Amino acid sequence: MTSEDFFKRIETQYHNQLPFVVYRKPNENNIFALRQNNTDLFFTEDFTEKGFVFSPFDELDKSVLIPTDVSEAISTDSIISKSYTEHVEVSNTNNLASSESKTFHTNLINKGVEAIKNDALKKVVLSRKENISLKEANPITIFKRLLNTYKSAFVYCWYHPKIGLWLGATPETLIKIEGKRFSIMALAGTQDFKGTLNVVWQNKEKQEQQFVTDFIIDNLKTAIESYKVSDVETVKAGNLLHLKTMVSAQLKSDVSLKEVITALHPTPAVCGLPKEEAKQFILKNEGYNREFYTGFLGELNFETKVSPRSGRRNIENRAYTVTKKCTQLYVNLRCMQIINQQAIIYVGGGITTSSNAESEWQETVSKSLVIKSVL
Ligand SMILES: C=C(O[C@H]1C=CC=C(C(=O)O)[C@@H]1O)C(=O)O
Repeated sequence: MTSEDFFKRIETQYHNQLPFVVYRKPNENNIFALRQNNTDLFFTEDFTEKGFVFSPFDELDKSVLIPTDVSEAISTDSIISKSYTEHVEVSNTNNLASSESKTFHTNLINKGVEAIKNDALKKVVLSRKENISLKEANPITIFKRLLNTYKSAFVYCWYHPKIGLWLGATPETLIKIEGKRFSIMALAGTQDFKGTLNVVWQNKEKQEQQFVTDFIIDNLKTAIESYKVSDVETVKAGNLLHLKTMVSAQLKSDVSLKEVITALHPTPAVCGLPKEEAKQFILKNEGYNREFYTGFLGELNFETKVSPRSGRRNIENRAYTVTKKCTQLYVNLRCMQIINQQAIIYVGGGITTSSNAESEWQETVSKSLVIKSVL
């Protein structure tokens, strides 16, 4: 499908107030969309359903599904659009609120550090939201800018008339599962990108990232056959750098996707340690509802044709190509919600015993630029 036709269909869907999701996976060209043919609100019961899942931070809240069987699946392989370079004018009306917001956030961070020093927590991810007034708020135009700016992110625009409209460009994969093989990303630690990947990381960042890797292994130990952990790598995400490791493993045959998701979400990259205590600290102290920020989203139980990984490449062998269930979920970071003429940007950062409130505030300011730069 041409990109003009593709985006026309998305615009029509939005205009008709029907649910849809449009997205592009990291470092890929194809843009996919699901257009639901009614306004019903579907939820996942046990993650055996097929569709695009949109899950909140609080796992006690329900995960929304755009099911494939009531949706039209369309795709295109490029973004040719006249309008994506137009600039939406931003008038930041909350300069006053921003100093209040800084005071609230730095106090919150100090409270987090205190809880860690008192041994109530080991790590906690604390966040805030920021409102920006938009003069023009066409989400499809903003989505095209995100596509154009963040090639290595999972870029999406998700809409349901009964929930709202969310957009984002996240650098973090929660999990990829193909059959019983899976990989999980442990991403944490942040510094500004200043032209090179060759940077020095402080112990604070190394430790907060290590917490995430250790958590993944500890929580999945009983569910996996064996596992491999990659070396720690510095990766670029827009104007930022993060530390990343990949954990890959084979799931035991009797382990369900729901068990894996329950064991993982929310990871210490977005919540903290111990998980339940950190979550309660967040719910009690952040002073707002994260909703879908730091939740996860993506393709659930899609069917993918998989060729054997090794063996002779002959015609006989090709007959063995099998269809496997494939799930690819991303953590909902560097995201925003659009309500009327307002963009609500969500940003946070990992707090450990050595966190400094001023630099943690600055980190959220840098993270907010990922989204602000396309508004
Ligand atoms: C919680 C966020 O980022 C997480 C992912 C990468 C690095 C992070 C950090 O350095 O604190 C956070 O754990 C966010 O961007 O809002």
